[in-house]
Amino acid sequence: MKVDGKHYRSIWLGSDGWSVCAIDQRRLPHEFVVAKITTCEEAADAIRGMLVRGAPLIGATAAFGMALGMRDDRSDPGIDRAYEMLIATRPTAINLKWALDTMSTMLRRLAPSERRDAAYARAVDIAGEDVTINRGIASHGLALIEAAAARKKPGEAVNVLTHCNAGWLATVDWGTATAPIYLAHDSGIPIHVWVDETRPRNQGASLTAWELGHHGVAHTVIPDNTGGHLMQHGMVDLAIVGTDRVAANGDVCNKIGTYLKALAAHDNGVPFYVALPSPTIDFAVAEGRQIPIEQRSAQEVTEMTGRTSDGRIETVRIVPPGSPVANYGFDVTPARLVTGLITERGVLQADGAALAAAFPERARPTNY
Ligand SMILES: CSC[C@H]1O[C@H](OP(=O)(O)O)[C@H](O)[C@@H]1O
Repeated sequence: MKVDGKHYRSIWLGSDGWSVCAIDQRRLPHEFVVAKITTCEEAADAIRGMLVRGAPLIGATAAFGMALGMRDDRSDPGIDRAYEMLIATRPTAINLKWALDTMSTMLRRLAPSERRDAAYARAVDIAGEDVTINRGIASHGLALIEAAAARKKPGEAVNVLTHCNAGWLATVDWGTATAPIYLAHDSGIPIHVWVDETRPRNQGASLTAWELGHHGVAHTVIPDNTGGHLMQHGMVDLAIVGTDRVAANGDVCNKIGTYLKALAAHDNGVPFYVALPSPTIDFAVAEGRQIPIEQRSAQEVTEMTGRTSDGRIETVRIVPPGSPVANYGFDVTPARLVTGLITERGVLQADGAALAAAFPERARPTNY
């Protein structure tokens, strides 16, 4: 999307035709830095260290990581080494395994001499496909925002609550949860977004707010615990969040705190939608409780980084030394709390039969 009037994707092939460029999301919102990724190891580090994050972007980065790996070693063991290096980075977003399986299956069918160029071509396609899919999510999600707008007074903004960052920075472009928001904004529908700051990494405060601000979308950053109050007072027309993995039965795994928002939405009759591209559906997992939940470092909770009044970027400790910390990265929202799944093939009921009917080429009959 736009940054100071210039269009960017979150990741792209360098002008040298082989390195990979990505916006360093660890530096936002204070600094806009483009990182150059030149090896498979660097791609793995970028995913693990959240230079890039967000399920679809993790998948695209892994695809480019495999291509970088093929520059160094096009043998079968070279494919294995790149795969194992990348799959070990983060456990929850299924897009990582989807991209690596897609790449490695294709590469193993080719002669080693063909693998480098084919890997780059497929990685570029995966990135482009993500943009196309998210544009489809935008179109299907737009209808939901239009329906909400029809219930408002003329000129009154539709209030959407979102959690974490499922924006264009979490994908290659458009985002998933934000895709309908951007399309509604660009279509002239008055819209306002409640942005959950999303502790501890503050993807909402640092990334979603940054994105929306640069695209001119009205928004308000709120502490994570505010959403329930807003819903009780009729200040949220619908919630749209992203996801890192949807189980075959429609259970949704997403950033920690999503489940609590879904409970509040259910209790207050607020529609709760989850936007996702089909690679985020894991038909191999029957239900959400089987999805591995990443636990990240205590440091993400004990420290905060920000800009001082005189412009320096500083990190400070906010938890007493010696206090134990638990840092669960995700939680699972049961399908019964999900109003609908916004996919590139339409808005689906959150259940196994609807998912299997929409994506018959991927469904496994035993899992719904
Ligand atoms: C469009 S998927 C975005 C999804 O990924 C985020 O997690 P993380 O920032 O840790 O990669 C969060 O769960 C978002 O909803």
